[in-house]
Amino acid sequence: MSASQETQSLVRLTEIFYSIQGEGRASGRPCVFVRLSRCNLRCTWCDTTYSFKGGEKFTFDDVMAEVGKYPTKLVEITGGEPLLQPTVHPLMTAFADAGYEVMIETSGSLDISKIDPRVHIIMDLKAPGSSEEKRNLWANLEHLKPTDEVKIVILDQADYEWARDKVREHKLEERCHVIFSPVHGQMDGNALANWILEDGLNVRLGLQIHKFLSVE
Ligand SMILES: C[S@@+](CC[C@H](N)C(=O)[O-])C[C@H]1O[C@@H](n2cnc3c(N)ncnc32)[C@H](O)[C@@H]1O
Ligand SMILES: Nc1nc2[nH]cc(C(=O)O)c2c(=O)[nH]1
Ligand code: SF4
Ligand SMILES: [Mg+2]
Repeated sequence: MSASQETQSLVRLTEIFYSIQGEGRASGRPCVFVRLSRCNLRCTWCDTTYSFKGGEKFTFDDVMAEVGKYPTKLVEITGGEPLLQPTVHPLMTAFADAGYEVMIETSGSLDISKIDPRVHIIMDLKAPGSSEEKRNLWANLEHLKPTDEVKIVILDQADYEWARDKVREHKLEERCHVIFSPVHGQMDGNALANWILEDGLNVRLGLQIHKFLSVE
């Protein structure tokens, strides 16, 4: 595909917004979010169900022009499930080529091996409380870089014990950063903190800080 054709490639988006990064190691940093539409999962606790339908198709030129309006070179591709759209790969490469620090939030249910190596991956592992545990693509673990992140959203103590056992079984903290994130409003962050301390897990407690602020 020629470069000019590529910039005419289309991607279906729900929204582009500028906010404080609320999740992962970049938490607290100004970031532009590019939220792609549609998802192949239906996590019980999903806070972005509005992305499952609708959305509009935009060219890469349009997307990059909109993102370029904001005073940051940190961009996160999220969704819905961004890896559902094959054009997300050249889009992420275009951002990296343009000097952006690129992050992707993905569910862990689709192959991450084709992602541009410059992109910082935040990959979920879905615990039983999500009802999507069976969709975890465990082969993805081989493709995580030390600077990438695995995030496990914790609904209850059963999810915590599942996550603890997976960390130990796959030595996840030796592969990349590991974040345990409580389901906002349903899992008490203090209880999760105490379980992590009691078990001495080398993981990071991640709160969705944007939900404690009045930002999107
Ligand atoms: C909306 S999803 C979009 C990207 C991708 N589909 C995924 O699941 O990673 C982005 C992240 O939001 C987090 N999330 C969604 N709903 C949440 C909730 N109710 N509580 C805590 N984290 C949540 C999950 O960690 C998820 O990885
Ligand atoms: N502020 C803010 N930070 C985020 N980090 C990941 C998000 C997501 O929905 O993927 C998100 C989000 O929706 N808002
Ligand atoms: S995979 Fe992500 S977008 Fe899809 S339902 Fe789960 S949390 Fe929501
Ligand atoms: Mg969100």
